[in-house]
Amino acid sequence: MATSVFHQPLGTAQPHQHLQNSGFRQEFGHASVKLTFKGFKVETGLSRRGGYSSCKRKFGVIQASASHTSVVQPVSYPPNNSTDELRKKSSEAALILVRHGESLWNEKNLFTGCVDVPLTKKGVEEAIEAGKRISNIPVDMIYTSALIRAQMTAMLAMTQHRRKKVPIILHNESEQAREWSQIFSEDTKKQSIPVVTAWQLNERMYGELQGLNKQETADRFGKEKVHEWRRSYDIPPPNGESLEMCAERAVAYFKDHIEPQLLSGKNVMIAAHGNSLRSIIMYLDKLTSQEVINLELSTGIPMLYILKGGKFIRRGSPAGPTEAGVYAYTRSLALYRQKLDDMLH
Ligand SMILES: O=C(O)[C@@H](CO)OP(=O)(O)O
Repeated sequence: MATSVFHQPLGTAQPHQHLQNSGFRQEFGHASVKLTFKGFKVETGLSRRGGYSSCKRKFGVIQASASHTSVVQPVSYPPNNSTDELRKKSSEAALILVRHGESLWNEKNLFTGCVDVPLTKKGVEEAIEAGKRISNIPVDMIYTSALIRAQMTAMLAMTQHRRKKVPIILHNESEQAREWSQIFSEDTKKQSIPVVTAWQLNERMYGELQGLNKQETADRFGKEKVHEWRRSYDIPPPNGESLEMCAERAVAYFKDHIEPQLLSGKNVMIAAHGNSLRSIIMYLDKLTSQEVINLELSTGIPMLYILKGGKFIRRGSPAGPTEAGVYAYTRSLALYRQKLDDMLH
């Protein structure tokens, strides 16, 4: 049975079909290779100030309808199953979070928020480097914000992936967009990774600070005021979103759209922003509002989580494509890499 999340021809769609298929099984069929796992090593992609390390922390369900011609065929919660039941049944899945590479406004030290600014050359290189780091980790679905810097990062990262599937942006903004972007080959769909863009994953809206220089704003309003705007949990910048407000929409999107995919066994990459990702990490790591304000994410460093037994386990950042460490953690990741090696050699 096809397990693609891409559009199924009209009348053949089965919205919940891939609940039974893990991303790994989907990719390679049932594998039973036995591997020995050694210790692991990860680069500190994030740390908690006074917590994990002294490093500064540098990281409604799209409705599927059998009669609908949507390009995406996502997993949604089965009507009679609670999240808890799904969690119990869930297989293992990888979740990669990556903040976009350096943007032209990061470089100029300007408040960016929801202004749609592209990457710098350095940002492009960071995205490619991020891709090398995750090049052996399975990716079945990609979520990005609606902003180009996150989308560039996701696409550039995927140019490095060893599996060489093609990331394809889904266009669900209108019926025509859906119709006109359909793919009519099952084989081609299988060699593709759907990319869902969502404004809910956007950077927090910085209100009247957008476009202002961060240093000049601090000089004008005082360092403390600007720090409060930038790093408090519930104090919004003038006419903008606080981290709490950003978290409300980003985490709701994660729970409604992304978590069901992970619970169904799909491996997911999210390319987004400093503050939308801080919000999601707050949820995944169960950070308090005090803890999250000290969380800083660097540009272009991928962070890996494993969803296993219904729980998110933070793995840090894959230190590089040849690091044994990351793959030692779970059997499926090790098997996936082994299969890639077999396929490519
Ligand atoms: O300007 C922004 O949009 C963000 C991210 O670059 O800045 P801050 O570090 O204040 O969250």
